[in-house]
Order: sequence, then C-alpha cells, then structure tokens
Amino acid sequence: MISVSDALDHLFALVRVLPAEHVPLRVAAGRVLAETVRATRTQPPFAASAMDGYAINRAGLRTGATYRIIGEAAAGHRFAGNVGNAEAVRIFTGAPVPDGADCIVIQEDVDREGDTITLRDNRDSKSHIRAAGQDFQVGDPIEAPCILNPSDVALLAAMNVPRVPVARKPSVAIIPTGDELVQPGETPGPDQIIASNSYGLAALLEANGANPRLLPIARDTTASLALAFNLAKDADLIITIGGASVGDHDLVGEAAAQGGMQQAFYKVAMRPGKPLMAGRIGSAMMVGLPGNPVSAMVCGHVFVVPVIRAMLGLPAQPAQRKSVTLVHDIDANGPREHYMRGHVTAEGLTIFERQDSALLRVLANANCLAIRPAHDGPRMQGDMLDIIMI
Ligand SMILES: Nc1nc2c(c(=O)[nH]1)N[C@H]1C(S)=C(S)[C@@H](COP(=O)(O)OP(=O)(O)OC[C@H]3O[C@@H](n4cnc5c(N)ncnc54)[C@H](O)[C@@H]3O)O[C@H]1N2
Ligand code: MOO
Repeated sequence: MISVSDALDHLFALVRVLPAEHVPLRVAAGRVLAETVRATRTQPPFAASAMDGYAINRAGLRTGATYRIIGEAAAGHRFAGNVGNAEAVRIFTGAPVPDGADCIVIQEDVDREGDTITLRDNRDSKSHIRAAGQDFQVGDPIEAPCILNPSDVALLAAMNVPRVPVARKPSVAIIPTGDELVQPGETPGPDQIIASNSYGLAALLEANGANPRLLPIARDTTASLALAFNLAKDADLIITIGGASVGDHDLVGEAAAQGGMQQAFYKVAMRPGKPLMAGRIGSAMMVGLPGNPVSAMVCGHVFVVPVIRAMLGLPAQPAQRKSVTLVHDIDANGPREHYMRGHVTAEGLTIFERQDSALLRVLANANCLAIRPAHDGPRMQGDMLDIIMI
C-alpha cells in the first residue's frame, strides 16, 4: 500500500494535458484558459467623461465664472471642435473629452440659462476624466492557465477577443460495475440496489470541468467488463466503480490487465478508498475506484478532481486544504489516513459519529472531509485539523 501523497504523484505522472480548442466568448466561463491572450485594443481608447456635465478648461475656473455652450459630446458621438476659454461643451458619461477641455463640471454644480452656464460654489473638485488606456492597453495579457470567471469574460469582451483558447474538456467514461446494480428509476430485484455513486461522480466531475459519460452497468464477468472497456476506449479518462477489492467477484483489475492496462499502483493507505488502482489503458488514463458509495465519492474529491484539473493544464496539486478548529474531542486514528465526513461552520468543525463508507446520507450532510494522518493521536476540542471542503 502506498500513501495518498505517493498515489497523487503517480496519478499526475499518468496525466496527459489536453490540447486547446477555441470557443466563443459566450461559452468561455468556467473553462480553463489554455494560452495567454492579449488585448487587441486600448480601453478606454480616448480620454472619456466619467459624468454628465460640461467639459471646460480649468484656467479661470472659479465660482461665478460663466461659459458659453458651443456644442455637445455624447457616448459614441464626439465634439469635433476645440474648447476655448469661457467655452463649454455639454458632455455625457462615456463621451470623448473634446480638445482643449481638461475638466468635467458635473451638471449639479452649474446654473444653466439658455446657452450659458455659471459655476456654483462648493463644487466637486475632481476632473471626472478617465485617461485613455487606464483600464488596459493593447497587448496587456490575461495569463494562462486560469479558470475563466464572469469578470474575465467581461474583460475578454472589452479586449475584443471573441474566441478564446481553452483546454478541451476531458472526456470521462464512468463504468459502474456489479450484478447488484440497477439504474435509478428501474425496479430493483430483491437482492439489488440502485447505482448511485456513478451519478454523484458524474456531477462532481462535470462541476470541475470534465465532460463525463455514464456507461451502462457492467456485470461481474470479465466479458462484460471487457465490453465496457471497449465502449470507453475513446475517453481521456476511464473510471470504473466497484469490483476493485479482493473478493471472488472483484474482476476489474483482471479485466483491465487483459485489456492491456499498465498498472501504476493498487491500494492506498487511506480510509475510505483503500482498493484504489490506476494506470493507462490504450490512449486513456484509468482510475479504478472502490464501490462503496462514500469511498468512490471521497476518492473523486481527493484524486479524480485534481487529475481533471491537471488534464486541463492547471497546476498538478492536491485538493486545497484549510485548517479549522475542532469543537469536540475525537479518538486516535488507525494506520490509514482517514478522510472523515464532517461539518464546518464559523464555530468550528464537527466530525460525524458514523463514518461507515456506505452511508450516503452522512456524506450528503457533510460539507467537508477532515483529514486525520495515519496513527494520529487523540485530538481535543480546540485542536486544529486540516479539511477539504466538499
Ligand atoms: N476481505 C476484504 N474485503 C474487503 C476489503 C479488504 O481489504 N479485504 N476492502 C473493503 C473496502 S475498504 C472496500 S472500499 C470495498 C470495496 O470493494 P469493491 O471496490 O470491490 O466494491 P464492490 O465490492 O463492488 O462494492 C462495494 C459496495 O459498494 C456497492 N456499490 C458498488 N458500486 C456501486 C454503485 N455504482 N452505486 C452504489 N453502490 C455501489 C456494492 O453494492 C457494495 O455494497 O471492499 C471491502 N471488502
Ligand atoms: O476503503 Mo473502503 O473505501 O474503507 O470503504
């Protein structure tokens, strides 16, 4: 058995980073920027008014000064002439500031009569001019890799980048295995249960940038598993669920080996998730997850999500941890690193009593996994513990 950290190193070594594809800006949010992109224009492209008011020259600016209005500048429509002494141009937010003007007096600070304005006292003293290029200049970068958020999409649009180079989404074939499984909505026989973690994993991986595909349930025969591997062979990542342990009907390792899988490791010193395996099979990476519903989901968070991120070109690193305060005492841990289901609030961390890896309701009530190192001693209320948010 290897450690979680060694297993992650093996997994990252199996990853092939996916090539870039160009997508329309409208669907770029949430995707990973694959190449640094640069602004194709300067913003604002001209000195622009930040307020509605009057563009004047500061020389001679004082309370009671009067100015003659010689024209208008609106957003999208500049005033072509020059603003001289004692002259003003009616201006609106976003309009180019006319030549000769160096200040916008907001309309609340003037009295207007016909084509003449008179400056009031207690005026706002700012110039209200946005300098050309103060947001960004031609050639300014957005550095790859990064996950594009809605603000990035707005910035890309302003930079006039209509198609964005993003990492292709990894296609992930998920193969549930087991004679006992039926799909949600079907009527299970007396000894059957509903396949659940395949759906949970598909949701988890989709939320993290993958393109998952749920394959039909493979039965506990090497022939059925071989068929499933064949259906999955075009995927970037093949994930099997169940059949990974040591029982007579746990045939995933055998079927994968028959299909040509080069195994990188089998079994990790963690709880839950011990019978994890990984390797490469054909052109795909393969991860064999344990079947227990919580084990599969925990391995999804601890291993598969970091693998997906690495495939997308993001840094190859473990799930992000943070340190929180325990609000109650807990017993010593055993010989395997334990990812315990818990709930964290502003008051601190509560670890749930029941940690059986079959309990999906406990997992659904959890918002974090609390990490206990192997052989960790008893912990007291007030101690700090690392968690992964889920
Ligand atoms: N003698 C030993 N027995 C077991 C060991 C061991 O070391 N020695 N390890 C245990 C651990 S730890 C785990 S985890 C399980 C994992 O076994 P498998 O990966 O072979 O999983 P299965 O036996 O196929 O299934 C386990 C359990 O999970 C249910 N299951 C499977 N797939 C799904 C699914 N898609 N949706 C919902 N539930 C699923 C299945 O019905 C079983 O109840 O092995 C222990 N045994
Ligand atoms: O490792 Mo198993 O995943 O404990 O339940």
